[in-house]
Amino acid sequence: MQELVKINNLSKKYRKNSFYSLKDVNVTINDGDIIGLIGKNGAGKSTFLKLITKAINPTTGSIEYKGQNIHQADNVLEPFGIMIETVFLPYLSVIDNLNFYLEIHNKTEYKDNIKNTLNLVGLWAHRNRKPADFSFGMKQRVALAIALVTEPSFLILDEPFVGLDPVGVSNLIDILKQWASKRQVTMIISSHQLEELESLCTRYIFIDQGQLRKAFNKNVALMEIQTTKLSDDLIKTLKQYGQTVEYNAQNNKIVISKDISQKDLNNLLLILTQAQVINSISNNNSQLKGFFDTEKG
Ligand SMILES: Nc1ncnc2c1ncn2[C@@H]1O[C@H](COP(=O)(O)OP(=O)(O)OP(=O)(O)O)[C@@H](O)[C@H]1O
Repeated sequence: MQELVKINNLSKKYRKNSFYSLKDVNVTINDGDIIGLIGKNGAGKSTFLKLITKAINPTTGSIEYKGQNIHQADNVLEPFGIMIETVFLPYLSVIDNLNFYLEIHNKTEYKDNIKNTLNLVGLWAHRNRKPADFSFGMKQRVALAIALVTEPSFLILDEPFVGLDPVGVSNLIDILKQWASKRQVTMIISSHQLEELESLCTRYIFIDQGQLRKAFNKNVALMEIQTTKLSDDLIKTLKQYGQTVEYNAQNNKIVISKDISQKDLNNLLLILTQAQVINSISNNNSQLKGFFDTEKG
């Protein structure tokens, strides 16, 4: 996969703080990645997204988009669709907001997209109303329409599910899935709603106290095995299964990926059964929840 964004030793210390909100982050984002950005409150997620969208400058380090340092180049954000802070004007109608947005960004060639975009986010029927009178979820959808109207190939969404009811959340996921299925698009979505992220994302970036703790691909788990403490020999054996089998020594959990071959799966279960180390076997539905548990422990 082609490298799209390269983040090099990125750090940010806000002027009035004595601490770094982001410290020495190095990560690469590939074309087509749908990234879930996760981390506790205050971890640095919004800071990370604001740096990528040039809303703020790094203290040190750089962000390259297709090889260009975004903070040193002009017009580099052209292919970006951004939903970070409220960008619409509450007392202009929805349709006027979109027209206005396209005009001030010199992107009037996308005016023909307005109808389709508003249909996609379910706001076409409300196009002549003003967002000031909208519910929170409808306001979120106005912001999303603004992010999508220029058909961005790189979409950056900060907590898009916050404040939406379950129907709103599932509609938004459908919209994003539909969007991604129709075009080559890269997304970064920050959220605390792990289940929602898991239904969308192909990769995750976990930030903790301003540091990138882990960047990892979605590992579609087939099952999770709770074991007793494993011997070094058994741990060595597990390593032979490569990425399809992950063992966490902290909580004695083995996660088996869906990619494992039938032969390997049978072998592995036989070995574990003979060693009499299995406590329980379950379906592992949430890679992220398990990951947070591990981090706490
Ligand atoms: N403009 C600012 N000035 C000073 N400090 C800031 C500013 N913005 C964020 N911070 C601080 O930087 C740290 C990271 O904040 P950030 O908003 O990036 O976290 P977050 O992971 O997005 O949190 P949340 O999940 O609560 O939205 C926090 O300690 C926060 O107080």
